[in-house]
Amino acid sequence: MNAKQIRAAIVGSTGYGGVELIRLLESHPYVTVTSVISSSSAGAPIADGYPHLTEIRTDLLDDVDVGLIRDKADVVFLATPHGVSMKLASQFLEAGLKVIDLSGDFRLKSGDAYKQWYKHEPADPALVERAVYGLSEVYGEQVKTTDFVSNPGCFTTTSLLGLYPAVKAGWIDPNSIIIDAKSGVSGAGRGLNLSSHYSEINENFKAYKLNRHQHTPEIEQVLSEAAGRPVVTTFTTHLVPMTRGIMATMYATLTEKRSDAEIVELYRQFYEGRKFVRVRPAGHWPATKEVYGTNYCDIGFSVDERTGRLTIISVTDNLVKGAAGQAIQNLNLLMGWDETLGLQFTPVYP
Ligand SMILES: NC(=O)C1=CN([C@@H]2O[C@H](COP(=O)(O)OP(=O)(O)OC[C@H]3O[C@@H](n4cnc5c(N)ncnc54)[C@H](OP(=O)(O)O)[C@@H]3O)[C@@H](O)[C@H]2O)C=CC1
Ligand SMILES: CC(=O)N[C@@H](CCC(=O)OP(=O)(O)O)C(=O)O
Repeated sequence: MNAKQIRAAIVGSTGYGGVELIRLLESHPYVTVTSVISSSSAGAPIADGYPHLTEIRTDLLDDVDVGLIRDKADVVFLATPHGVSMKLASQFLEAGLKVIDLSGDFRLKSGDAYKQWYKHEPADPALVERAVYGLSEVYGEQVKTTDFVSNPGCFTTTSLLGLYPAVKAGWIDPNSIIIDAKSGVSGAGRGLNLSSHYSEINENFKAYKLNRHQHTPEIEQVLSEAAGRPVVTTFTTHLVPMTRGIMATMYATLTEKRSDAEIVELYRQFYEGRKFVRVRPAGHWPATKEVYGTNYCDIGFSVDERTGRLTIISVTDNLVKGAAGQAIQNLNLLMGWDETLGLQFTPVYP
């Protein structure tokens, strides 16, 4: 066993985020998944619910038993719904494990904002304060120093990576930003509900949660930090009849006249050395299939000289850079490893 080898447990391993963690960690050189956990199917083989894992994972699902998991793992991923993660994180931290939470429970620093947008009592403020917000390309240095990461939302990651450099540089008016985002249906998780039912989504395209999406305050929190003043945005989400992928099409007013080439250069400099953000050349706009199954976020631009507005197109795979992939990238950072370990895939195409 390599000295760097660590053991990982996944709570919520029967969900889409959890099963994506399993897929990605299978090829991580330093991580072994030693416990896959379920609150509803403990004792059953995980391959019963996910036959694609036949002969890849023959182990049985463990119960959510902190004492057991403490003995089996060094790090725990919480791929659990909001409201659940806040109850589990403190127990695992107290047991001495590193915790990476994929839910929204620790992302918002304001408890009032959490209550307003999630319609749920917020987590313990001391724990919220302790959690480092894991937008890897922006807060990677803080992630390196923590044992508790709050992984960003999928729409949030896609939108912020596309907006952050221009807001930070003061090249766009942050209060003029409009984000028009579209997600594949796996973004809603594996649970059954009417809006992700095949007949409701196939050959259909619909907007949802207008002006009340829970990622709005998360986006505004980071953009306010980048701008150095309070920022509000218009953020609209849509469901697209595809399985994976998010595209955020974003519009903002330029504070000064800029060319496509200048914008590309600003972003290339900001993301220099960060392999998972691919800044496209002027006139080239990314599509979701070009990042499918990978941890890439691809970004393209168009300056409209007529209106003085900048259009930014940002795409990710919601289950990878939007969830499990970024969670592993954050594990790599907090362990002091190369952030790309276990995540170097070529997109599945076509
Ligand atoms: N899907 C996506 O693209 C993204 C999801 N996220 C976030 O990641 C988290 C997981 O999402 P996703 O995998 O899509 O959701 P799923 O609904 O697919 O899976 C969630 C899993 O949580 C487990 N769970 C539910 N209640 C409990 C409980 N009380 N204790 C322990 N486990 C519980 C369930 O497994 P079991 O019944 O077996 O315990 C379930 O399989 C959520 O917080 C989500 O918001 C974040 C970014 C993107
Ligand atoms: C398609 C779809 O339904 N997507 C989810 C986002 C999933 C996610 O990242 O949500 P959390 O902030 O709860 O982690 C939504 O719009 O609510």
